Amino acid sequence: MASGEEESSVEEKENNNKRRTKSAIATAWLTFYNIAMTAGWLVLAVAMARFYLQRGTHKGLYKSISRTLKFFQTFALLEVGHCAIGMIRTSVIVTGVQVCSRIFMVWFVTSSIKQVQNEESVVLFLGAWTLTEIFRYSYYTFNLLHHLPYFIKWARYNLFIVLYPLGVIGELMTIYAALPYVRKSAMFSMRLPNKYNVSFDYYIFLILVMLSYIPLFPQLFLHMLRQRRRVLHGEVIVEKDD
Ligand SMILES: CCCCCCCCCCCCC/C=C/C(=O)SCCNC(=O)CCNC(=O)[C@H](O)C(C)(C)COP(=O)(O)OP(=O)(O)OC[C@H]1O[C@@H](n2cnc3c(N)ncnc32)[C@H](O)[C@@H]1OP(=O)(O)O
Repeated sequence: MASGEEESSVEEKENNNKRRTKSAIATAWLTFYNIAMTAGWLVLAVAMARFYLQRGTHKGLYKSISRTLKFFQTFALLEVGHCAIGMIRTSVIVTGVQVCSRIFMVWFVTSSIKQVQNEESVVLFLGAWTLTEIFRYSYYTFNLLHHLPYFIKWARYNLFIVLYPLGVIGELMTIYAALPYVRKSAMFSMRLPNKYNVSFDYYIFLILVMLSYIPLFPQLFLHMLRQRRRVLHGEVIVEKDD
């Protein structure tokens, strides 16, 4: 074989080895990440169930689990990075909107406005999130380990049909319940005149966030329906690049 061909085949072998190493590292990281996230959301589920069984009320439940919830929901920001670097083949925008909406709810609504923490709507979205994430992350884990129980796949791509709307209702009701407190306290807001010559009204911002669910939520839900058809019915879905 000519030396030029030898060199190109050696280079090709080296590139293949690099790709295999990168893929092995990505698989190892994602397996660890998904196991950790499955465990985290299971811990949250058990903590919420125990709280309710011991106290017989949801009052104080959010406060009892907020630190764990903040940690694991904020850790999910990594998933935007997974998509952005190509480790995960899915929409960066859809993942970004999903994760940002959750982190916004946790940090800038429920944890920042103590008066809404005991609303039933908080239990509604927490329950929807927790059930969803337990099946989602365990689906990814078993998928990576190539031992995927059908029940996990079924749950991953069917429960969202009910849990997504329930979670959104819970989130919107919680934001709505927060509005009077935000208006009265003018929290996170800046009124003119000020040295920055900028005004910001968090009350109006929250109303805009609620309105943004109208165009954004259907996009996420339709994305999941496309994923469902692809995974459960083998449909070939061509996702537009973003
Ligand atoms: C500044 C203020 C901002 C406010 C913004 C407001 C916006 C409001 C609008 C939005 C409102 C949303 C509110 C949310 C409510 C809830 O969540 S309620 C609970 C129910 N929720 C759900 O069911 C959604 C849960 N979330 C998800 O499913 C994801 O986050 C998703 C991005 C929405 C969809 O996931 P996606 O990855 O796109 O689809 P999949 O089919 O699961 O995966 C595609 C492929 O990618 C692989 N993959 C993905 N992640 C991983 C991973 N961690 N590890 C390994 N592999 C992964 C997956 O295996 C698939 O691979 P292939 O099968 O080979 O294609």
